[in-house]
Amino acid sequence: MSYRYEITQAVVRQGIIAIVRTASAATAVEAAVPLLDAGLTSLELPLTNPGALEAIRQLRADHPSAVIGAGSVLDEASAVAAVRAGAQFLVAPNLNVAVIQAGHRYGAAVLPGAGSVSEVVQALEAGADAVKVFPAPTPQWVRDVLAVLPYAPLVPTGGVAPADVPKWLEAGAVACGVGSALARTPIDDVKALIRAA
Ligand SMILES: O=C[C@H](O)COP(=O)(O)O
Repeated sequence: MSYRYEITQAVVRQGIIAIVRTASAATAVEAAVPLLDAGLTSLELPLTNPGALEAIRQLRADHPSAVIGAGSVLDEASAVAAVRAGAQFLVAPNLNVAVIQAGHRYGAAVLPGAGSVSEVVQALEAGADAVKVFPAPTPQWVRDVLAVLPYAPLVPTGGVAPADVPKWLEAGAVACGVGSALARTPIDDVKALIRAA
C-alpha cells in the first residue's frame, strides 16, 4: 500500500481507528496484537506513548497488512520520525500545516485535529486527508457540519464509546478514533463492534 489515498481508504473502510495508549513499546505491541487478531486493521500509536516509534516499527514488521499510524504528531520533526519508523498515517489533535506537508512529502496520510467548522475548513484547505474532530462532539454536530460541508471526511475522536461507533457512522462520520474505552472492551465485544461498523 503506497499511495496515501489508499491508506486513507483503508483507514476509513472499517470505520474505526483503534488508539493504543500504553506505557512501553512492549505493552503497546501486547495490546495491539489481540486487536489486530480480532480484525481491527487500523491502529494508532500516540507519540506520547513511551517507545511509540519502536512499537510502530515492530508492528509494521510483524503485521504488514495492518495500517499503522502515529498519533499526537504535533510538529514536523515528530512527523518525519514517525514516518521513518513506518507510520502510514499521522494524527494530531490540532492543525499544523508543517505536519501535513511532512507527512505528504513521505507518502503518509495526515489527519489533523479540528474543533469547529472553521478549523475543519482550515484543515481541508491545508490538505488534510481526513479531519480528526477532537474531542468528539455529538453525532448531531457531525450531521450539522456535513449539511454545510458534505464532502468533509470527519473522524470524531476522544470519548467515543465503542458501542456508539455505529451512531457516529450513521451521522456521516467516515470513521471514529476509539482509545481508552476500547482497551476496556472484552475482545468478543470488539469483534461484534467490527461487524457492526
Ligand atoms: O487522541 C485521542 C484520545 O486519546 C482518544 O480518546 P479516548 O481514549 O477517549 O478514546
